[in-house]
Amino acid sequence: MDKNTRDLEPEIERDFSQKMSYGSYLGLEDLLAAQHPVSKPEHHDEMLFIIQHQTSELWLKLVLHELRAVRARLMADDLRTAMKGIARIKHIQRSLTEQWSVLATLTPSEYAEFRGDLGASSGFQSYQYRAVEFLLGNKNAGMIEVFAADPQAQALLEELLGQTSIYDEFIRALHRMGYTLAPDLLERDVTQAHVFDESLMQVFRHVYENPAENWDIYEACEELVDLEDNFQLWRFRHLLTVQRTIGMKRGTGGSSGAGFLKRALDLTFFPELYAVRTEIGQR
Ligand code: HEM
Ligand SMILES: N[C@@H](CC(=O)c1ccccc1NC=O)C(=O)O
Repeated sequence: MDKNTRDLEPEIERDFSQKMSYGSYLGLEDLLAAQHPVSKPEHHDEMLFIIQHQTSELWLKLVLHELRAVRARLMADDLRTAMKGIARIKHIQRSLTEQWSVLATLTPSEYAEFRGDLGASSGFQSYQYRAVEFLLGNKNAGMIEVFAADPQAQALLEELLGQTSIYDEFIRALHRMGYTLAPDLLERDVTQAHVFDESLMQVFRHVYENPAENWDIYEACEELVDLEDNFQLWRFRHLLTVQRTIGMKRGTGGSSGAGFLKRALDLTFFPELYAVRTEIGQR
């Protein structure tokens, strides 16, 4: 190799006038033209702010795609392939949580220079984030109100509100496998958030006290705990980023800010899987 320069092999494709290229396959023309800073004069750090959110939304799109597949596989009693989907989601979550460190390079002084330009817009209006919460079982019809001006987002959330979550489907699969569960749980109103159920906790107690005989369920339970754990880590890193960037200021979306986000840490998707830890080995 001369001059630290790599020769292009003659067979390398060069003419894409009639062929699909990298950029056309990936829709890069649209993707890379979708950053529209609103600050005037344009603030250098607004690009970071926009791209951090856009990449998060892209990953959330994939999480939703995978969660829908996980739900379908649970409905078909295919626990093993459902867990494959959850394994992928866990990696995406780690990547999303890691990504907070990039935004943490935005100082409070820098953010204050363009925060006013964001108006009333806020992550609170992320319909994909809300869709993920719904698919995991934390339903809240009130959250849909902010999408009144976005019929497509509203329709998606209304649809998910009326459908079972992945946790509902896991519970129904357990029932089909012969585990005893309260009828109230199996026929619950799926438009409401899942709340703690004693019969489910007793099933998990049996599983956790006899892992060898219930191995697939035991493994699936631990995968779900990982998923919730990762979700809470994302929420916590968001809270920490908010505290270091805007302190105790109110949010642009109208909430009290850090206090409101702190209360999200008390929400739980799979309460029985945490409660069972207190019970194991206790008589
Ligand atoms: C400097 C960076 C950020 C600040 C200061 C911030 C601040 C806030 C605040 C104060 C809220 C509460 C709602 C409100 O009144 O506005 C909120 C909600 C939210 N933000 Fe952010 N945020 C930041 C970055 C992000 C990023 C990068 C995402 C990724 C998509 C995000 C997603 C969300 C979501 C999903 C909510 C709703 C949370 C819930 O309902 O519990 N935020 N944010
Ligand atoms: N709620 C933030 C603003 C904010 O972070 C934001 C603004 C527009 C689009 C997404 C955002 N991200 C998370 O809330 C604030 O109060 O500063």
